[in-house]
Amino acid sequence: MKLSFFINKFKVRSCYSFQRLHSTIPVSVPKKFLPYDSPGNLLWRSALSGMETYFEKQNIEYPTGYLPSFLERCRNAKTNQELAYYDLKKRALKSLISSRNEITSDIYYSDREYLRRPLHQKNYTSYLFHLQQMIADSFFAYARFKDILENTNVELQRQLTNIRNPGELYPAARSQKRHIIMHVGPTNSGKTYHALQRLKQSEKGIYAGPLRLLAHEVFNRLNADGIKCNLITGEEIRKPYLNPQVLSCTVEMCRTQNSFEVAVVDEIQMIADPDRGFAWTECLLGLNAKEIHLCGEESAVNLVMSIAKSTGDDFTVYHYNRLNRLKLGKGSLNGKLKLREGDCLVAFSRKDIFALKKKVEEKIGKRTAVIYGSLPPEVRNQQANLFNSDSHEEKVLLASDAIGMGLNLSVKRIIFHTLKKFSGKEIIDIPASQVKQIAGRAGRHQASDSEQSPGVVTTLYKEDYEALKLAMKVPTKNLTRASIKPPDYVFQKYCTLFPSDIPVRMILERYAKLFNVHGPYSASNFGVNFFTLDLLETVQELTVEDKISLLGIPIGRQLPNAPEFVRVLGKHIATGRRMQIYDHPYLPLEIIDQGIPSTNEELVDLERLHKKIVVYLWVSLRYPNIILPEAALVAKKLTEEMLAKGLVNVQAGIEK
Ligand SMILES: Nc1ncnc2c1ncn2[C@@H]1O[C@H](COP(=O)(O)OP(=O)(O)OP(=O)(O)O)[C@@H](O)[C@H]1O
Repeated sequence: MKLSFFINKFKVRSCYSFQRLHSTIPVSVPKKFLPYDSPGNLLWRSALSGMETYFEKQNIEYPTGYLPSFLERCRNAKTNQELAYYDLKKRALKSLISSRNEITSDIYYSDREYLRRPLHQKNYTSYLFHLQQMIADSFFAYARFKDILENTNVELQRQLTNIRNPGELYPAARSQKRHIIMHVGPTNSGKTYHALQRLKQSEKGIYAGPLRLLAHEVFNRLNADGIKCNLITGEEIRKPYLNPQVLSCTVEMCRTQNSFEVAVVDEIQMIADPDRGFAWTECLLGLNAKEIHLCGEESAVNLVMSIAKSTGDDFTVYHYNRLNRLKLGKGSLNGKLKLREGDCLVAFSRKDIFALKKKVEEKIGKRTAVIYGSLPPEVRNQQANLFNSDSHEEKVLLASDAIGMGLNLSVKRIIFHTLKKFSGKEIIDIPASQVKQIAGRAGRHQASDSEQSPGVVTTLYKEDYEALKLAMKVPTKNLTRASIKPPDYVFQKYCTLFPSDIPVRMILERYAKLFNVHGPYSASNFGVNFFTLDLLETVQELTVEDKISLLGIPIGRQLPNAPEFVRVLGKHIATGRRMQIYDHPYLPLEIIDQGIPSTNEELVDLERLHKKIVVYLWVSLRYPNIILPEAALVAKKLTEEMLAKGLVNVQAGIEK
């Protein structure tokens, strides 16, 4: 049976059949279900099961596999940020609000707070009817889209998703024989130092680092050394020079279109990372430079060598040893916080860092420096300078795994507060590779330090010491596959095969399913932020190209009002209506007026504001004539200054 015939048939009968369905639904909401099973969710589940029952009873030949997976997606949508649930439900609510049916406030209220009134049967069933109708409509759209995706231009789909030789995607880089030079070894072995020395001698060079922090650091260091250097990260461009000698950037912003004499790509072992690795692969395959210096772990040598062979490039590898030895402390600190100069206590949550900071400062009677992920690079650098300099009292550092890469810190001893962290879903053991990377920060080589004293690593508590010992002995596994995704222009071409009303997410899922690449590669997660992609799908006027260019927008669902924040940006892009940052309703700039934070809560609010400003600038970099950057750059600088001062306040324990 053709899907279109099925849809018409179902539609005609659905009004009649739904009357039968709702009689099987409970009409009062047993209190025991609250709060997590609030009436709104209960109704939703009833509507879904009612749909399932209907389709089963009618023995409808719907395209096999569509309905169960569709209902599963709906059923699993548990929060208002899972659009399949929230969007459907809001549309159902909107259709009811027009009938001013009092159930609307009940349900809306119950999902937001907790219902204090039982639902009335007549409201319950009419809402249920609407909800089932909505689910059915969405199912049909979903099934139609799947049908189109699977039966349109199948041959052309295969061509666009089958990458026989990824090297051919970068003809400019293939136009010359490049020289791939690897600098490999453990942390603190001088790899980056030597690569940068070569970069400084080049006429035209590029440095690509894994973090904004590293790109900033190289930008500042080269300019301080009199090398004209510009900066490009996902959020900002600093172009003090018209013809810079070097461009410092984050890996994702690496320019494969331009030609260079020398390129340096740091932390090359990230090439296997399922989320971000595609950016390193793009650099390795696509950088149009005579010399490409890759710094990182030994584990990447075989993989890079095989790729260099496939692209016909020369290959050289330099092995380095640690400049300062690293040794395991004789035992743990047995829980005692009597820390000394040069100690870095590593914790894996912001809450633990601040709790430990307070205890350590009480114990040693001095302020400590702090470095953690949600601090902007500028503030992390400022804290690192406090810790590194002799003229400040902050001689002990409290840090998260954010110190694993990049920052030059004169750490003598790394002390792990714990070897477990919350992954966002559950408590996991810190991977051995990350333990070793963080441990490797101890004993940072200082040219001025004649003794080159060894670095020490240990744990705060006895029960973690054995786990540390084991982690330090785990051999590093050789990488076998580089993470890869097609260049945006290939995916954009693929999207043009289909009608524009098909959600980009469905096209992306289809592409990823068909994607096939030959050689030592694995399909990446495409660096897609599905959370924001779902949000952008609801911005009607956004084109497919817009959605693709916004795929990697660096925002997570944990930021307050994240969905609304993204949607406002999407709407301005779609309509071309220009905005400055102060026009954005979900960006509380008034926090800046509240002055320097003096409590942890105020600091968190300012960090979140800074994060939103960074996301705003990330979008502005891509739509500079619509999402205007001027006011945002001022707000970013102000926020960073206030964060740096706020940290001192909070460090000094000045609470309001
Ligand atoms: N030959 C050298 N002369 C002076 N300083 C050096 C030399 N080699 C390394 N250093 C310094 O030692 C420290 C570590 O060097 P570098 O960052 O290059 O090591 P790495 O192996 O890249 O470390 P990581 O893996 O942590 O990035 C840096 O502060 C660097 O400036």
